[in-house]
Amino acid sequence: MLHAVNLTKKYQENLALDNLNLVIEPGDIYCLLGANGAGKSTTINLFLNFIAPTSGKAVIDQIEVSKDPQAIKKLIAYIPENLVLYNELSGLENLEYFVGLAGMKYQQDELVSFLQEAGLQSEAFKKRVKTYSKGMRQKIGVAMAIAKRAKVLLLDEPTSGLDPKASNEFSELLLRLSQQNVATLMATHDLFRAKETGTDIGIMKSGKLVEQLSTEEINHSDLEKLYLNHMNN
Ligand SMILES: Nc1ncnc2c1ncn2[C@@H]1O[C@H](COP(=O)(O)OP(=O)(O)OP(=O)(O)O)[C@@H](O)[C@H]1O
Repeated sequence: MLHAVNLTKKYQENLALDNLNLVIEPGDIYCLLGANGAGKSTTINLFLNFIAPTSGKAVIDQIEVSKDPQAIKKLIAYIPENLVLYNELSGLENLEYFVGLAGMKYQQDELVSFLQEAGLQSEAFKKRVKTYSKGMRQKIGVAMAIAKRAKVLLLDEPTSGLDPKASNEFSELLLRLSQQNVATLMATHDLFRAKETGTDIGIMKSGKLVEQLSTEEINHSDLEKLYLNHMNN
């Protein structure tokens, strides 16, 4: 579903992403780990077509991202670290607005069912988003992905700053979407969640993917050792 083919991004002399090759299948939850500046956001931003590759290509559902960004937009949902929502509108109104922007129209009861599916408590649906916790805001992002029937979820540190319960709830939502065959690519610093929730892990260093493994192959402690080993060498 997601392919990076010799994907490279250079800023002047800085190789932010160096010849990345990656395959993410429907249902996979691929977690990108790596220190600050390793190239995780660059990878996500290339799949989002926020930036153009210097060479190579990002491909989603067999469409090269930079060649047909409009088609790609329909396939993907993006949840950044801090989702931009209208604070004066309710969660339900935000969902209606953004889903409308994406060219879809739903009845109120359908929008409500998306919020329910995303795990937002019903008392919050009509409250202004400015009263929401970060975890609740992220659930609006998940509801948008559900409403869009996105095939691909791109996440850039979506759980940073979430408390463990909210983070756990978010992981459960990702697992549910994975069961519906959504392919997820997530940049994260959370080794624990990556191991718990991810199907695959990629460790990045200085723009290079230096390690790829299935989460089934490794336990928490060995993953931490492997990660630190890469960071220290
Ligand atoms: N717009 C830009 N202009 C110049 N250099 C950039 C730009 N965006 C990113 N970089 C550089 O590209 C490299 C990779 O950055 P990137 O943001 O992808 O790292 P990251 O792994 O997401 O880090 P973090 O964990 O801090 O989010 C870094 O050296 C960064 O300074």
